Amino acid sequence: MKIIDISQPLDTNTPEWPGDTPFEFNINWTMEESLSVNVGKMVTSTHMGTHIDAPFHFDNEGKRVHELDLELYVGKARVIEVSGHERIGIEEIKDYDLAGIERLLIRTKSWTDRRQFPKTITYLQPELAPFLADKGIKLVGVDVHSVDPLDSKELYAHHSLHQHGIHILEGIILDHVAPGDYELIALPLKIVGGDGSPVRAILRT
Ligand SMILES: Nc1ccccc1C(=O)C[C@H](N)C(=O)O
Ligand SMILES: [Zn+2]
Ligand SMILES: [Zn+2]
Repeated sequence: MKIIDISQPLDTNTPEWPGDTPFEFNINWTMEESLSVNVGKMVTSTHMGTHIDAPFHFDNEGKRVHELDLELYVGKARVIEVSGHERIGIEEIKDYDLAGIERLLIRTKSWTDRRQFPKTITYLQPELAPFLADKGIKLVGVDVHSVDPLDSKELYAHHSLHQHGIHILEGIILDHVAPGDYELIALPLKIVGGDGSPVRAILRT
């Protein structure tokens, strides 16, 4: 069994969503000061790096992080590559075998310079949600900051996925992962009332 880390490192270079809180970490209480331990402090947006969206992120009535079903984030997942497209709809995905899987991770390869927030990304079309739900998919993960276009205010894909019972994992790194089947573990922190949470996402072979 091998563990493949598919998480972004969190440091001051991790690009935040434009206008959102940047990631900060420092040793706030040093060994010299406390005389026993180093104690860090971090400040972050909940949508930093590799993270999950709780439905409350885009729907005031939606579930918050502490209410999410953890089964979503642990279990068999299929990695597919769907690259070179401006957006992914049914046309782009219909030829993949998606039968019997609950978690689908899509490698779009559309975010290449990891030091910068991208200008554009490959996004999902809302029509994908009923199509994927029909196959039994409950979680979709993408290697970009959003399932919608970066300038979208309507967030059609977020809403459509939510309406079809599909949860969202964003900002995974799949460059080094061969398409295929794995076990995914990407658990959110138990942030009470949270709208999202960073996760340590891994795949096991
Ligand atoms: N942090 C933000 C600040 C302002 C506006 C959007 C975001 C987002 O995070 C949207 C993105 N689709 C996300 O879920 O991560
Ligand atoms: Zn998010
Ligand atoms: Zn999102």
